[in-house]
Amino acid sequence: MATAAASSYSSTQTEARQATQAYLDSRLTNGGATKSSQSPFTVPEINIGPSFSASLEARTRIAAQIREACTTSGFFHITGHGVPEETRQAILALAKRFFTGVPHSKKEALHVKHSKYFRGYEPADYTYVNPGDWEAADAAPETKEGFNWGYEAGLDPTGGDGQYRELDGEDVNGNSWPSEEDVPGFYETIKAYYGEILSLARHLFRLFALSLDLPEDYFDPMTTHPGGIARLLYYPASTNPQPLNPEHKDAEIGLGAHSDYECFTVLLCSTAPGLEILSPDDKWIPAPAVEGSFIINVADFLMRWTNGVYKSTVHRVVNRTREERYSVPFFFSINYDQVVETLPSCVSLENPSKYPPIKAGEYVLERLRATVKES
Ligand SMILES: O=C(O)CCC(=O)C(=O)O
Ligand SMILES: [Fe+2]
Repeated sequence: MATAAASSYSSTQTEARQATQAYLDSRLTNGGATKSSQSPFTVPEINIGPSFSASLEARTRIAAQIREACTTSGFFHITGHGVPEETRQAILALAKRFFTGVPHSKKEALHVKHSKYFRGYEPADYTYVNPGDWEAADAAPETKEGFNWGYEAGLDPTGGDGQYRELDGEDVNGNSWPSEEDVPGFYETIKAYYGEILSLARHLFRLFALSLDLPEDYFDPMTTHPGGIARLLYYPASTNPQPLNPEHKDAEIGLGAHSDYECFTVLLCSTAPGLEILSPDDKWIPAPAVEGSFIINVADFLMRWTNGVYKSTVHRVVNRTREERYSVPFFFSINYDQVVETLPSCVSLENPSKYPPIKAGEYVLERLRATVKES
């Protein structure tokens, strides 16, 4: 396979940490890596409904829209995705029930500090997605709370291929769940939602393959037991809502400025706005609301894999409302044991590969480790 290069693989963990922090810093200090882009900043809405048809021509047309979004803002909305509204509402309602209804002691028992894969409950002010933030004297604590879980075969509508390994290659199930007694219906609600989103992500990835001038099934063998961390997130209502600040620092920050780590993210949000995206000319742009949509954004691993052709764009969350905000991001990765080198359609004599081969799980694990102060 063109992307497998196990023999030439070398550990690039330090490189991953340094390169991503440098990228983030460059975007946040007015020397933005994508600053020269002339494209107007938009978060387009793409109706992917026709991509479920048998017409390759229809799928190729949607793929072209995806390419346009991925090479400019790195963000787009999808509608026509086929995920039932009741499944979407059920997971948001579960998030509300978990964060506001479950006693603190029960949540603490599931604390991510007990998990080497960062699974479980994350209280406010525990992780910082922008590692630079906790070193800054004027750092604002992150107000979000989270509950994190990852892929397991029982959540995969295909049943998986039995080959799933954790981020570090271990043959274990890294997830931990609240008991049925403490949060009735928790696992079933997660399973229904996760199954829908995993299938949607695999479908989208076929469109991504077309969008990159690759055969439509190019990624399929790499997503048979894929990494797929997901989170329930809770952003408390603001007690002192402030309008969007054109400067980068805000007194109250839900989730600090960051780019995501994996291939792409499928994001579901409750009604309160809050997601803000850094435009190429260094302005925070509130993500537009599109009813019934998911927001899709390119993440760093795919940016790297595409040699920088697809943009992983910096974003953050600030709840500027008196309404609680909930969201459910799903971070789609390929099989964690897969080593990749730059996609063949993204290298040329003029644009040679900028990146050495890398193993998916190790890259993601290193990025996760970098978010905890104590590490
Ligand atoms: O909550 C949101 O809207 C975005 C969450 C996010 O960016 C993340 O978890 O990486
Ligand atoms: Fe994110």
